[in-house]
Amino acid sequence: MDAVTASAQPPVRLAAVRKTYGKGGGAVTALDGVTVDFPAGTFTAVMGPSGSGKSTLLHCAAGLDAPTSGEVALAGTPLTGLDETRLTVLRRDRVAFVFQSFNLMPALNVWQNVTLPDLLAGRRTDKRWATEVIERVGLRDRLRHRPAELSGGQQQRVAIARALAARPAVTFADEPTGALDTRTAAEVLGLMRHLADTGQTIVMVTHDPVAASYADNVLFLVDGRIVDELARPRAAAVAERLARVGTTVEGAL
Ligand SMILES: Nc1ncnc2c1ncn2[C@@H]1O[C@H](COP(=O)(O)OP(=O)(O)OP(=O)(O)O)[C@@H](O)[C@H]1O
Repeated sequence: MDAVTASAQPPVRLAAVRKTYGKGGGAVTALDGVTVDFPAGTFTAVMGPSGSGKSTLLHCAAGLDAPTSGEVALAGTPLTGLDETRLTVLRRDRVAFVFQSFNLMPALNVWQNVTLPDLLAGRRTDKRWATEVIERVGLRDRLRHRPAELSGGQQQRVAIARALAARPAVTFADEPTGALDTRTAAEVLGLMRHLADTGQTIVMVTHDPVAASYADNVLFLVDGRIVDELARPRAAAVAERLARVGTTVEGAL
């Protein structure tokens, strides 16, 4: 596919994606036919009750997990049938992921963890931008610390800085602000909002209506299906819609 055709495609497209874990009577359907595009320069929040398939959606969309059926395409390239090497290169060049479990390298300090994706991809680090991102997540005085010397919230911030410093086309973030205090969470969400405004695509799972209010659009997932959407969300409207789709904000926490 040539560059013009590829750029006309959304950065992420899911078509009729189903994901089933296990077989027979014990099988669990985590995603039940999800079709959605995540266009360039948009920030989407994914919400829903515990077990509704939010993390599975992110993992399938990022090519970290293969759907049982249906299709995922990144920048117009269908992931089905790609060999592991091409899939790894596509993910490395286009996608960043903020996991709930941080996935930091224990032997590396903050600066080394944040710039590791550039090293792995053979890219030159934009040191000014990496420094700004680290500063905005409040870790400027922790550059030489290793993960074991940081609190859980600080480790989460390193994982966020690592994802954002590489300026990937798409960032997937699973509860990125769950372990953060209100002020740092607002800083991180503001940074993600800024990145979407400059053309990046952000997809974030959250239980927090305030966090979701930074997004352009909220998708509500129940039992593996998108049951509702809310554009230009305000926190109160998100909370009200969450309650309507079969959960309460408290119940989702
Ligand atoms: N590896 C797995 N093996 C078996 N079942 C799984 C696996 N991963 C997820 N599931 C099941 O798939 C369903 C969706 O899980 P998922 O983690 O996507 O939900 P979630 O909405 O992200 O939940 P939470 O908000 O609690 O993190 C759940 O019923 C879960 O038990």
